[in-house]
Amino acid sequence: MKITIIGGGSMAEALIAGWTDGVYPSASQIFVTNRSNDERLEALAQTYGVTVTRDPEILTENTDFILLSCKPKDWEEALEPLLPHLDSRTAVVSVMAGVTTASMEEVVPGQAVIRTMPNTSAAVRASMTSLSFGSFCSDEQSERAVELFREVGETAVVDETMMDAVTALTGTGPAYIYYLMESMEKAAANIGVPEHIGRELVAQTLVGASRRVQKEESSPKELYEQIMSPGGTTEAGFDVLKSRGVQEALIDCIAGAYERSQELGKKKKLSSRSDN
Ligand SMILES: NC(=O)C1=CN([C@@H]2O[C@H](COP(=O)(O)OP(=O)(O)OC[C@H]3O[C@@H](n4cnc5c(N)ncnc54)[C@H](OP(=O)(O)O)[C@@H]3O)[C@@H](O)[C@H]2O)C=CC1
Ligand SMILES: O=C(O)[C@@H]1CCC=N1
Repeated sequence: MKITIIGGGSMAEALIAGWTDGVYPSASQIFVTNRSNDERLEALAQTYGVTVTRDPEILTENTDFILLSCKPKDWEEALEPLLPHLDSRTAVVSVMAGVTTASMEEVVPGQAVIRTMPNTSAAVRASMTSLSFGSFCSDEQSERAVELFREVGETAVVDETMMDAVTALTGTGPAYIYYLMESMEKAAANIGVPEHIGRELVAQTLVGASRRVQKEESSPKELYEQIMSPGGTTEAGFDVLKSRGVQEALIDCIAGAYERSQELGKKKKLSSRSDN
């Protein structure tokens, strides 16, 4: 088994960290390349023991998966030098927002392609990764891809029509949670809790709340209503959340991310935005 990762940024590193923290795939099975940042490649090699190279022959030779972990606007350019060497048994796997299996199949006709959406919690082997498969992907390749991502968390095989939605919900999702945690830490500091203690308290509060939702049949609404006593502290806090429209804002936030994922799939080069 060999996996080649095109791109050595945040998402690639989270996957590498998660994989090399387990037993499969091992560091010796992971090859990484990027566009030009030599220091970054060297750091990945030093930290995780993966092989870093820009040699297309080494990157493609006997590779089971070529994982595209660059920005949606860069993947065609990134893949181009590898195309003459691409083995027909290699599956091209995207973690990119918006990029469809159909657009990948246009570039690598007849090749197995897989669209996935993991998140950076792969670093602690707690990603939620959704996968959908292109027309030329064999059952064996699909199963092996699911196994690969199961090494770094939970997986769901979804119809590709759901991919933009899961991108907005679970690919981007950890960022919303970190924003919420940052807000809670700031609030903690304002009411006299030292920063390092506040962080620990907030993190454990989120872990506990999340575990209850995963384990129980109750909905989040039922669970927060259990915490809310009439005239108590929770109600006082919720009065502010409701008056500021926080739930509506979060719903709109995910809708905005969903629309953006759809746009990324339609446009190859987004000349008006350099950050995606
Ligand atoms: N960050 C996240 O939480 C998540 C990201 N994703 C998806 O993952 C992908 C990567 O995101 P992220 O890691 O945040 O991005 P980063 O900007 O951190 O990393 C992008 C990487 O792509 C490399 N790259 C760009 N052009 C080329 C090229 N022509 N050839 C080879 N490598 C190239 C860059 O190399 P260099 O530095 O040398 O330019 C860099 O290593 C995106 O498509 C995103 O949609 C999906 C889920 C979550
Ligand atoms: O912000 C982005 O476009 C990527 C996709 C999912 C999470 N981060």
